[in-house]
Amino acid sequence: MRILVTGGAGYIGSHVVKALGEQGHDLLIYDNLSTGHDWAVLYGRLEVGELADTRRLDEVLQAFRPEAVLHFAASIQVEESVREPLRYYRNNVANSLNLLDAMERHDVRNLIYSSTAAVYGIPERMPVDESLPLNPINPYGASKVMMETVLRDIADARENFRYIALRYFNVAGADAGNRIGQAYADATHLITRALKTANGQYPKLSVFGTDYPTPDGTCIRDYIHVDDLADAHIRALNYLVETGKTEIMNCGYGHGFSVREVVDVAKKVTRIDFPVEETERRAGDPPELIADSSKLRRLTGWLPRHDDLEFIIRTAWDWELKYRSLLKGKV
Ligand SMILES: NC(=O)c1ccc[n+]([C@@H]2O[C@H](COP(=O)([O-])OP(=O)(O)OC[C@H]3O[C@@H](n4cnc5c(N)ncnc54)[C@H](O)[C@@H]3O)[C@@H](O)[C@H]2O)c1
Ligand SMILES: O=c1ccn([C@@H]2O[C@H](COP(=O)(O)OP(=O)(O)O[C@H]3O[C@H](CO)[C@@H](O)[C@H](O)[C@H]3O)[C@@H](O)[C@H]2O)c(=O)[nH]1
Repeated sequence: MRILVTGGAGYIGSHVVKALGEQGHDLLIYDNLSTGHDWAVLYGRLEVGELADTRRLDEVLQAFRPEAVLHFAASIQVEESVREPLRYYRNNVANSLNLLDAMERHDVRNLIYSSTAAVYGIPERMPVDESLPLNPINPYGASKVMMETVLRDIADARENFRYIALRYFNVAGADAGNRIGQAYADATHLITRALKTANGQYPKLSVFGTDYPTPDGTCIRDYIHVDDLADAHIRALNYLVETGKTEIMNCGYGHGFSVREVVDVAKKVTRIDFPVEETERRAGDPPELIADSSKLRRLTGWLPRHDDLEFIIRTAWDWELKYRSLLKGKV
């Protein structure tokens, strides 16, 4: 298939591009490189472009004529979205509308959309299935709910438009071949932040809140390896093209780890007893998020291959060491 991948030079997009490329698809990656990297695009052609640039989008869709779009490009940090809501609504909503407009003009009918567990806010039961109400507690989650609403309405209005929204839980780990991984000079995600602390980039790791209603008082998350998530995209795309059915599916393993448990495994994998301090809660954090992904499994046959926190953190650590050398110009 000819597939346009927005945000394909970023962390998750680059792993999905790798998986699609291995299957021989014809790929065009559209990315402004604001947080992505040209070297992370292992397959296909990279077009450095901005979603706000509607003329450029038109030219690209006209020339490439994609049969499907995978839309990863977004701003992704929960805490930043609380401080800068307008920037989040502009990039995640207004710029996504530009893409959908262009897709309509060029009759592109299939879309895989990157949604998030943040749409659920503080869910009323665990694990979280797709039928639970959407009550985002930060602008990032709200921007994704808005886009899910827009997609639903377009699919209702246009008979030949269909999409799958994948709601990712906490994505972590890196390519087992150690070619790509999460590549930000600064880190906000727990696992990457812990590994950069082990590596000496930060003096200590903060544990945000120890008074949550969880067994050890710290937040619990469902960490999914990025290559398993990439496989979920391949399967979702096949399902979409074969059945023509619009769906929304959670992506996670169905069990979680507390912040303290993640820190313990990070220390074990790195063999470094890095300093940890317990601090106040971080704004916008729900106590627990665990996916019920039985729909994804049932409809697409997806099965996790890397459901092992130690493996996830080991691949992230191998990548972190390589990325540090890359930053220092040693690779
Ligand atoms: N990382 C997670 O744990 C997680 C969890 C749930 C959902 N998601 C979603 O997955 C998607 C990918 O996230 P990621 O972790 O790979 O983030 P990322 O920042 O690594 O990737 C985003 C990519 O989009 C590009 N981009 C951003 N704005 C753009 C614009 N206006 N025009 C063109 N390109 C633009 C960036 O340069 C980058 O390459 C996002 O939609 C995010 O909301 C991520
Ligand atoms: O230095 C740190 C960083 C994080 N945490 C905690 O670790 C947990 C996980 O935090 P983080 O890795 O930042 O991920 P989330 O805030 O859970 O959000 C991620 O996972 C969501 C889906 O669950 C996605 O929507 C978001 O895009 C993605 O950033 C939270 O309880 C944080 O408070 C710390 O204690 N110290």
